[in-house]
Amino acid sequence: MIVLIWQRCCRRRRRRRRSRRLCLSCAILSEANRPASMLASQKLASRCLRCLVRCKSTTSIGSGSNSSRAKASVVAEQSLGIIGVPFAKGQGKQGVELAPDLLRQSNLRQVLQSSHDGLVIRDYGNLQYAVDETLLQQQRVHYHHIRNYADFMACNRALIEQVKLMLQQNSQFLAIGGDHAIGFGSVAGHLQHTPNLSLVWIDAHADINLHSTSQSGNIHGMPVSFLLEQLRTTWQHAGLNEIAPNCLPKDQLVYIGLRDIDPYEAFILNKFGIRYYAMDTIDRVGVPKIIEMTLDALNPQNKIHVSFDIDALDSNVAPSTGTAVRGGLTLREGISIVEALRDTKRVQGVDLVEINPKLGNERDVRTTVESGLEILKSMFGYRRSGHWSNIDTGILGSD
Ligand SMILES: NC(=[NH2+])NCCC[C@H](N)C(=O)O
Repeated sequence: MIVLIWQRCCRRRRRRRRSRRLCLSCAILSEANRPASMLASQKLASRCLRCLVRCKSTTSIGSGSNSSRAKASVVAEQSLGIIGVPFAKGQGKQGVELAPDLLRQSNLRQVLQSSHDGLVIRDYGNLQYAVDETLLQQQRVHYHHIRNYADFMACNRALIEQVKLMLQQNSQFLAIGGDHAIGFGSVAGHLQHTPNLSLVWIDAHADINLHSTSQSGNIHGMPVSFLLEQLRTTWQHAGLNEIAPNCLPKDQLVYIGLRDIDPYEAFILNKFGIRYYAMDTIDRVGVPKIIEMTLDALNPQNKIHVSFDIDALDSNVAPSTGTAVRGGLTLREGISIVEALRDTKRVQGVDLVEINPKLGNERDVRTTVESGLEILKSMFGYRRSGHWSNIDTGILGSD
């Protein structure tokens, strides 16, 4: 008995000692306030017991290197960059720009961290952008009939660069909208970093309108049309080849949850044979089959981008959103879908968009935010079936 206690004690002490050694990401991200000299002398472990990740690169940050150089050279295996994109000009309702900060205040970071204790999280704050004269000119001459084209382009141009940066520094990224217009920049930036990409667009809407087909003039109903090669010519004055040279192949796009498709969108989807699982198909075959068909359609070598519009969920679990449509996915169905995608271990980029805290009452807002957090939690590691890591497995004694 005494020997057993002594052994357990030693094990704990050893663990505590080791946990003081940090991987480069933890040293930089969690101890950001330390003076650079201390950072440089930080003893680095090849396996960090704080975040339980093995660094792909354990480049030394000694020899007087500054921390920003060290930062750029490291990608922890399970690290997540988060960017808030408070863009609301893709549609007409104020409030969707408040979602990134509201999710942060609702403990986004803690929720993600507690669902996956190996995850190293870095929050890059909220995206800023500036509109320039060229974009205003494009808007005046070619796209005056759709709303806020110049802002849309300026924001997405900045987002493309931000996504590329986050993927240089992290293994995954999360973009929090804002409205779904940001789906263009998020996926386009992802495609520039990882040209072999598959996209799963989970939404009540197809968001594949062209400027010539949109009935609302709202650009949050158009982002997908900027991404597909076959539709590029319809945006010939937008300079897409310069800002977003890589396109998404139409067979690597799958929609889930659609139930409000405009006539021209239905025409486009069918003309190009784009796979979409609308709610009627989901009702008919069930979520497990939808997941199976989705995974079968995606190239298994590709990384995956999941663009999740909160309005994919039924309005009883996500009431605070600008274009709610009844009869959507239950929260359980939404969770099952993102769990299955996560289990591929290929998800590299995620968007969560269209939460609008100015719509509905306090309870509606809370319900919507909580649903969003549940989706993200499962997306980034939480298992309903339970799991263990970073615990004292000697607790039951050795046999
Ligand atoms: N991401 C969204 N909530 N999109 C809604 C789009 C609605 C409609 N199809 C439109 O183009 O205006």
